[in-house]
Formats: sequence, structure tokens, C-alpha cells
Amino acid sequence: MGIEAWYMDSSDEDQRKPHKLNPNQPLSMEDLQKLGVYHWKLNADIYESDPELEKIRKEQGYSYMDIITIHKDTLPNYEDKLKMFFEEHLHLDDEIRYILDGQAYFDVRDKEDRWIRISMSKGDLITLPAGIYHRFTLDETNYTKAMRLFVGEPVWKAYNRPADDFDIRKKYLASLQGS
Ligand SMILES: CSCCC(=O)C(=O)O
Ligand SMILES: [Fe+2]
Repeated sequence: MGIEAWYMDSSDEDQRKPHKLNPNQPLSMEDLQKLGVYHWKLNADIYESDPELEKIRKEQGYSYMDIITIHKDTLPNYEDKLKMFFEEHLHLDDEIRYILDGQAYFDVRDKEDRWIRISMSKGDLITLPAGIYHRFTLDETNYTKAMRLFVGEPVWKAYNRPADDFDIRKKYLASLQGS
């Protein structure tokens, strides 16, 4: 089964709230794939020795992994990190995150620059393509544990919007033509 995604409302309520429209305007996995966002559902209970995960890591070349636990008692500079994660940004590489426990929201911009909220929970693996504008927030449960994957030596540098003159941004937008 896929993850849940929806167009966000424009309320300035707490970022951790769902921000669904009324009526809800959901998006399908196919809609997300048109934006270059891909999702797998795995069994997070066996993440240390999951052949499914190993297969994806081999196919995609995700040679690097680490685990980040986002909770006020475990993450140093918790508040600053959450503020940074929620600043709209892009990366020069794909952002690959696998939720091992808890849940969280990844928001991405669509072709018309509207915010789409993607609700991720235990077992959801997602890849956000290099050059897509996005942001991250915990939800009202205030906890997630995520595996971060990368091709080779990780580069976590985020470039806050605007970054429209970046080659990777132009390349990303060009990749959306026709989808
Ligand atoms: C789920 S990991 C926390 C978010 C993050 O690493 C990022 O926004 O780059
Ligand atoms: Fe990011």
C-alpha cells in the first residue's frame, strides 16, 4: 500500500498539524512519481538484515547509511535542526530517507509550486530527487527514527530557496517536462 499524500492548506497553524484541505485533495503514488518522488514499503522490524532493503541499496547504489533519531531528548540542537529541516531547500543529490520508527512529514513542491504533504511512517522509504524544493517536519507525535541513505560519501548540504539558477534545479525542472 502506498503512503498518504495531500495538497496542503494555507493556514499558518503549527507545522506539525496535518494541514489537509477540506475536502481533502489526496495525491497518488503515480502523481508523486511524476515529480520524481519514489516510495517503497518495507518491514522496518528487520531493517538490519532485510533482503528487500539490501536489494534496493544495491540497485540504487546507496552505499552509505546512518540513522538519525529525531526527538527532543536525543537530537543535539533539536530546535535549531527542526527549524533548518523545515526551511524550504534543495540538495545537489537525492534525499533518501527510510522511517524505522515513528512518523513524519516530507513536503515537496509540485509543478505549479503548490505544497504537497507526504505522510511517512514506519516502513516507508522515500527518495526526493536532486533539485526538488522540499522541507521536513515531525508531526504532532514529535518523534521519528530514520535511516539516511546516500550514494558514496554523504553530502547533506541544503541550499535554501531561492536556488533557481542552480544547474541541478534547471535539470530537475527539465525532467518534469512531459510528465
Ligand atoms: C528524516 S531525517 C530528517 C530530515 C533530514 O534529514 C533532511 O531534511 O535533510
Ligand atoms: Fe532536504
